[in-house]
Amino acid sequence: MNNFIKLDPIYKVNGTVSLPGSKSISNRALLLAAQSVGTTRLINLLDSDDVQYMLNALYKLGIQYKLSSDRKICEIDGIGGPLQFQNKSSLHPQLTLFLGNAGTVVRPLIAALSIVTSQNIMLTGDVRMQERPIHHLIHALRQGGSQINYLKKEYHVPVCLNGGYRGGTIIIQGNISSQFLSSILMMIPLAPENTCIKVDGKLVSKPYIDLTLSIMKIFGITIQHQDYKIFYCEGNRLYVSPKEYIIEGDASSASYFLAASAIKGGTVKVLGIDKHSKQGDVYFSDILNRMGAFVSWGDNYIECTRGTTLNASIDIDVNHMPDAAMTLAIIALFTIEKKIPMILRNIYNWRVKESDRLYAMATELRKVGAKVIEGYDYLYIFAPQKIQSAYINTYHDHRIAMCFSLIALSGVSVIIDNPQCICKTFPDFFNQFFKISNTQQ
Ligand SMILES: O=C(O)C1=C[C@@H](OP(=O)(O)O)[C@@H](O)[C@H](O)C1
Ligand SMILES: C=C(OP(=O)(O)O)C(=O)O
Repeated sequence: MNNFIKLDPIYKVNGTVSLPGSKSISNRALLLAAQSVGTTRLINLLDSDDVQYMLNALYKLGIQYKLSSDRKICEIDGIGGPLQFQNKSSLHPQLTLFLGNAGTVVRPLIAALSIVTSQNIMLTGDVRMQERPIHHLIHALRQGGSQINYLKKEYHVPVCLNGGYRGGTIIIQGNISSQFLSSILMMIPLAPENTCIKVDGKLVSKPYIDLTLSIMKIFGITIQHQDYKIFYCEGNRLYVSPKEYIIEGDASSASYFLAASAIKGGTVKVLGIDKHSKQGDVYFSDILNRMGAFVSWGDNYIECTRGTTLNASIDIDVNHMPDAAMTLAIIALFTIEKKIPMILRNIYNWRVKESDRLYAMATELRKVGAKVIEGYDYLYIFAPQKIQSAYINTYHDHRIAMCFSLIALSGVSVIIDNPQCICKTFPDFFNQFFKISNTQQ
């Protein structure tokens, strides 16, 4: 059976999209609510694979929650302390947590389950997750006393967790994934002793650290830091439920719709994020503005309309928005300036996400006619005179499927392989995309 979706040429876009809840916020909020004192009602929870992995894991760890029939409201009873699993035998892992390819579940749960001893939990993921890095996280946790063993391949999941984290001064590398630091930050208030984290080297994807700190604050814990280099937190504290918490729309998911209007004309409004959003990817719309699109903000929405021209030949460091930056790579194809490339810099960590995104994006962009130079941590993208129809391989990567759907705005059709991969973060993506698309000439 064929497993692809064909998108016909789209001649106009127009309309309003209600964004699904943010993946990054949903998984952080679930984890903190589960460990809080009190019950939390989470509103606008994302219903997608990555969040389901967190929910399944919490269930297996004995956390009680109720989901509404549309799965967007979750009432979760906190246990008022660190997650734990009561083990009967220390000989074999008693609990196995399979967490797919969800970075925002695997990394935070490794840290969260590193406090309480004698647990013997095996934590693992799918084939790709078994290739994605975790060693900086494990190395830092071990400095604080965690007992963690690699079960298959050094530096990767599966791992066996036996608790043991106490606190102290720990050093963590920041240059591969901010999720390592976020995971430790969320865990340390519940550790028995105080922790001082020193970040070694450059810290990537910084806005996600701000996101972590702001959600921790909503659950009652404030952490001080010195310019993201040193973080200090007292141990033996408690998260306190805010009772109710409304999860913002997903700013990375918004990028596909805002880009569609910047490319094609018509006006698209995304509901669920605005200027006050906590997610770094909201600044994607500032870049659209810089390229010539008209962007306006209001209470709980961003709206975008194409300007007279779209000049996407920009040279930009996008380390602070690794996910939305993939959408920029597609916008590059639609620039009026064909001789000057779009240059996306400082994106080495694209290589260690759902796919090797530097390789995958370069390969698929070439299929539609672009000339692409793939560097170690950058891409040069020269727009083709005319975009070509192509069969796009998606490498099990939801963002490749979603951003290459925008090719249909060029007046040619596009075929997207394995379209179900969007379920990682946005199962309703194609329906929402068709809703704003007009295929009548
Ligand atoms: O903390 C988070 O919620 C995320 C951080 C980013 O990863 P890196 O920090 O690995 O770049 C981002 O790409 C991912 O989708 C979500
Ligand atoms: C990098 C991503 O996911 P993960 O949370 O698995 O790292 C992503 O959603 O683009």
